[in-house]
Amino acid sequence: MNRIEDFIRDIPNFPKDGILFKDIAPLLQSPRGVEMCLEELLKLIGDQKIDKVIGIESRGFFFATLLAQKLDAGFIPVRKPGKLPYKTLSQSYALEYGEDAVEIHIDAIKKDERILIHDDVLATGGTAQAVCKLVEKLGGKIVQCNFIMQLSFLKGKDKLKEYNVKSVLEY
Ligand SMILES: O=P(O)(O)OC[C@H]1O[C@H](OP(=O)(O)OP(=O)(O)O)[C@H](O)[C@@H]1O
Ligand SMILES: Nc1ncnc2[nH]cnc12
Repeated sequence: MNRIEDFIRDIPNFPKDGILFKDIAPLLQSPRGVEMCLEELLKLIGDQKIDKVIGIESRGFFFATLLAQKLDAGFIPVRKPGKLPYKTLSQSYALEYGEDAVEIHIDAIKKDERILIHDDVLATGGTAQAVCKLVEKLGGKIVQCNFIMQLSFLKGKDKLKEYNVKSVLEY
């Protein structure tokens, strides 16, 4: 188990028939796997200055908090509807397997702050696109959208054409 991809488990037909689910649970169980993945994510950012890192609920939270700490940046959770306690902005979107919405606290970002958006998987890109809209409505500048993996056949990058999109792995 020397490569990050060795720690990603394929689960067929989850959460719906026909979906091949990319499970990061084995990666999270391995301190070495987490260390390798964090190093690779940091390489994608290089020396760009980041003020805040957004983690997308729920599997985006794990590495987004680690990235924020390493980058000396704040962490911002973007959550599913009804979970954040303060005033929120909301944006709905279509998923590979359904429909959902994301929310952010209205005071999470100050104008022109440099934002890194992180999630585990870029699939159709609907989630990340909705998060980009929230960030821009609050006046943030999106420096990069980064992911552990992108599922290229779902063409998520096409929805994020105007942004700097990077991932550690591509399927
Ligand atoms: O690119 P998209 O097609 O929008 O899909 C990607 C999103 O789907 C998954 O989250 P999910 O909604 O399954 O939530 P979870 O992280 O809470 O399991 C994944 O973690 C991304 O957030
Ligand atoms: N196939 C997939 N595996 C893991 N997370 C996902 N999010 C959307 N599609 C996914």
